[in-house]
This record gives sequence, structure tokens and C-alpha cells, in this order.
Amino acid sequence: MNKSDSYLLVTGGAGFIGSNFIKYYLSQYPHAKVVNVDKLTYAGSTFNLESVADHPNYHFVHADITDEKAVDRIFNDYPIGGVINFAAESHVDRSIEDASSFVNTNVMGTMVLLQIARKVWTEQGILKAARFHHISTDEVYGSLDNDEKFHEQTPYDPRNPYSASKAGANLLVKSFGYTYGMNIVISSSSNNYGPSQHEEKLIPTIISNALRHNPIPIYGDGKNIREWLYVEDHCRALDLIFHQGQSMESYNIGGGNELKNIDLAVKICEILDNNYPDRKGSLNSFKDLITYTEDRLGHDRRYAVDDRKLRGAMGWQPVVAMENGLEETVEWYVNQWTPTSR
Ligand SMILES: Cc1cn([C@H]2C[C@H](O)[C@@H](COP(=O)(O)OP(=O)(O)O[C@H]3O[C@H](C)C(=O)[C@H](O)[C@H]3O)O2)c(=O)[nH]c1=O
Repeated sequence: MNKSDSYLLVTGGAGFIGSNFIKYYLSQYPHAKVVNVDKLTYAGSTFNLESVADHPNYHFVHADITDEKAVDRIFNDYPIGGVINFAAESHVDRSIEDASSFVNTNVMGTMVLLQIARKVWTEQGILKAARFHHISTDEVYGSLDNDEKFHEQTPYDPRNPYSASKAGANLLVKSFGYTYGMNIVISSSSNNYGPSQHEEKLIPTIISNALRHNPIPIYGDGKNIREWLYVEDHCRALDLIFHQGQSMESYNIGGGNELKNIDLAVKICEILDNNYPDRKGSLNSFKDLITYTEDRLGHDRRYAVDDRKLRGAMGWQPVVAMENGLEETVEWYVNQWTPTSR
């Protein structure tokens, strides 16, 4: 297969990170060809891809990655030369309620993709050339209660059903590299943020609850720490890792912005207070809406990654300062939010 004729198969491309990646990728590589397979769960929307929907090199397939026949059909219909596997159930709170869809999509779905890619790429004689890039998370390493950071050799120690399913998938992906010599790479990023993220996640929850004048729920003591990465910076890192990452290697991707949840909520409320005073109504400050609530079960205390491997080997660094990224994100939600969506 001529590389220029081949398609990149993006799974879960209607979700937050996947859709941002497709838009980024098609803008960077105007001749690239992309097939996006997405189940369109509650968390995905083709609305996220409106700007590329008519792109001649972009194709959408509505299917579930756990559906072997559907995945097989995609590999028959398109000359797939690489896979980036974004498709996942990703919300920790939901996984605590019910782990089944997490194991199904994140583990079984990854297994289906690996098996079919291996079969087809072996038949086509491109098994070692065709890249399988698996998107993972820093949550697989567990929780930090000191000043250290997770590095790529940190043993996996997932603490909730979501992160356990992602750790399981990572191990499966690696096993296909060891067993069959597949050209696999894994990237594990810290918390993403940016426009079009689903409202269930912390930053959209803060913004949308503030705009609705609803309580802003902060779990526990609010001192849990997350490291924030602007989604476009993540996409730039993925592009580098997909093209230049070493087979069988894992790469951490962090934003370098560690914040306690309560400090993040205050920061966002200050942006709203300063930039959108007309939205305050009778409130003195959006901060008045911040409300401590019952803690998440098994709530991981801190995530932070050492990503010197990516920064050193590939020269990546985030370019969006958190202040700017947050202002852009807030602006996007303010523009989305209309009184009828209350
Ligand atoms: C929704 C919500 C969350 N929180 C707390 C819980 C966490 O300490 C922090 C972030 O929570 P969120 O659910 O947005 O994200 P994480 O649990 O850190 O996980 C996220 O980042 C990793 C890397 C992934 O891999 C996950 O897919 C992604 O969901 O805010 C609250 O205090 N209130 C709320 O209403």
C-alpha cells in the first residue's frame, strides 16, 4: 500500500479530544485521509466535527469498536495504514456507578481493534510499518500523595474502574507489540480542557453551573490536584508521538499546570466576574456559588506527570498558557449557553 493512499483510522473521533485531533490533523496535513469511527454515545457529537464534515478526505462511520463485523468492514472498505484509538468511556464518576461499559469499550473494544488490525496488516505485509497509537491517561499510575511525578516506568496502580480499564487496555496493547511485533505506541496525558468538552467534567461543570447560577460542586476538601493540558497542545503532542514515537514506548504528556480543584474553581469564577459581569445578575461574585459536596469514592489525590521524554526527544512543549486557555474555554461556553438551554 502506498502510504499517501492510506487512511488514518481515528476511533472515538466525535468525542472531545478525538474531534479536536481530527480538526488539527486535517489542518496540518491537507492531503491526509481520515476515517472516524464513533458510536456517538452521550459524550460524542458530530456537531464537534461540523467544520470538517464536507472535507473530501474525511469519512465518518457510525459504529461501535466492540462490533467485530463493523471494524472488519472498515478495514475492508478503506486502506487503513494506522490507527489512533481515542474511543473510550472516560468519566470516573460514571465508572464508579457502573464499570461494565468501561470494561466493554475500553478493554474489549481495544482488543477488537488490535485483533483486526493485526490480521489485516499481516495479510497486507505492513504489520511492522503500520502504527497503532493507543490514547491513555496518567490515571493508570494511581494517585500521588507527595511531590513526585509519574514517569513512564511508574508501575500501574489504577484506583477506580475507569483507570483500571485503561491500564488493562494499555497492557493488552503492549502485549500485541511483544507477541506479534506490532508497531504500537501509548501516550498518557494529564487532564485536558478546552472548548467542546462534555459538561460532566470539572471545568465545564464549573462554567455551566456558574452561568446557570447553580451551585458549583467541589468534591471533598477541594484540595485534590490535577495537571491541566489544553487540548490543542495535546493534539500537537499526539501528532509528534504518532509520527516519531518509538515502537513499544510510552510517552507522558502533561500541561505543567498543577492546580487544586478549589483554586481552579476560584480562577474560573474570577474570569467570569471580570469578563462577563452582565451574567452575574444578583450575585456579588460567581465564587458565591462554590459549594463543597460529598467526596468522590476513592478520590485520587494528585496526578502530575514527568514528560521530559516527550519534551527532550521530540521538542514538544505546551504553547497555550493556562490563563489564555481558560479564557478561551470560558468564552466558548458563554457563547454556547443561551437562556433556552437552562
Ligand atoms: C465533575 C467534578 C469533578 N470534581 C473533581 C474530581 C477531580 O479531582 C477533578 C477533575 O474531575 P474530572 O471528573 O473532570 O476529571 P478526572 O477524574 O481527573 O479525570 C479526567 O482526567 C483524566 C486524566 C482522565 O483520563 C479522565 O478521562 C478524565 O475524566 O475535579 C469536583 O470536585 N466536582 C465535580 O463536579
